[in-house]
Amino acid sequence: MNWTDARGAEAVGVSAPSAVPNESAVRGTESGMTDFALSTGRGTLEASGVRERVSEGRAAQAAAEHESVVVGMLPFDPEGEPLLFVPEHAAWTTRNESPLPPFDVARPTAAHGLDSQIYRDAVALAVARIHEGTLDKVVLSRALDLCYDAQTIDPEAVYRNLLALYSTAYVFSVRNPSTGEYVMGASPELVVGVEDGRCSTHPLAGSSARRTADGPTEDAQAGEALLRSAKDRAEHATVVDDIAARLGPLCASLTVPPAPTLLATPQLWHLGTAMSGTLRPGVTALDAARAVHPTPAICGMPRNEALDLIREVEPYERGFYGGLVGWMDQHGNGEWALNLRSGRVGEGRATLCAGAGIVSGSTPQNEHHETAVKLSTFLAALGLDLDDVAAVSR
Ligand SMILES: C=C(O[C@@H]1C=C(C(=O)O)C=C[C@H]1O)C(=O)O
Repeated sequence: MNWTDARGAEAVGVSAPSAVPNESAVRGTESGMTDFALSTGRGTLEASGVRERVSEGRAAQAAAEHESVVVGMLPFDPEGEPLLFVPEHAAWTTRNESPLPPFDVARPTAAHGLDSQIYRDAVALAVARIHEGTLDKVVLSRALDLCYDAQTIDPEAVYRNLLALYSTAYVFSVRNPSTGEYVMGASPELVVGVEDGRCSTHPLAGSSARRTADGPTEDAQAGEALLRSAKDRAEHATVVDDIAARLGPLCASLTVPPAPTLLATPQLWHLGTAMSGTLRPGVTALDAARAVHPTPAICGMPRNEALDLIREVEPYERGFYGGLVGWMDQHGNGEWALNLRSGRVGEGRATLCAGAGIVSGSTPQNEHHETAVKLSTFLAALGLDLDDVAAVSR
């Protein structure tokens, strides 16, 4: 298994959709970065300028009127405000998968949140609530703040490192006009992909750290152990069942494999289930994404109880972390990936978030460790590992 499997097979190698104006140059912002970039199996979609900011309800119509795409992000919170727009310029380019040298990113001068007792306490509380029978699963996350000397962090270098390090992930960079920050990441998880009415989704849930440093046998054994873990299989089934129940009514047919398979990122093993189907006429990629988001892979089960617990115990706003990032064209084709393994990069600061699914068998220490491993995905693009962060932690 490798990370290439993170995408539905039908999404790989599909030529660039013709509905997008195929302009050779994408106008960058002052920093040289485009406002929106997303690399998928189809290539890299780069977009800049805002022709029209759109609501979710108007997205499909706006794409049709402008004969273009709608791009952007949905926040984690289903009641939060999306950032969706028809760009002035948009173009698909071939994804550059050739290895690039790492781009230098300045080192942080301080870090906050690498070790979080608040997180461990929240996990313990969640496990207690699960035992009380209030809910089955909740995904709890935490944030790591890195502080830099003013203006030394270069978002473009971080983005290029993400592309170089994670050549088959959903690598994204979106400028948030309200904050001026770039929301960036390398997500392994496709929430919805639509191509000519064919729909795919590849939820991940159930994780363990890779053991590549210990050798290929140890690493493979760690993956096999995850595949056999009753705790992780149950956690995973919760996600698949919920997505099937929510996506099913939008589909004429939906195939759900009976068991998950392993999916590897450079840092983690995951359980994943690649589901595919045919959408009912008129259902768009954004409709399908909205129907399933936030899935129990990022929220919990039942959804409302999990949302209440997240709002109660997480000491920060997730914002776009745990939300969706993607695009849709006038025909309803599109791809929406989960905003994970990501961070916000702004002047003098980078804030990374990571979460883990808490179920009956979870322990605070293990989930804290799992979130640290997940944080290391984005840290690598900053030229850092967990030890580097520990050295400047306050
Ligand atoms: C919440 C995150 O990851 C999610 C949670 C997973 C899990 O709990 O096993 C696995 C993949 C993602 O769906 C994250 O990376 O921040």
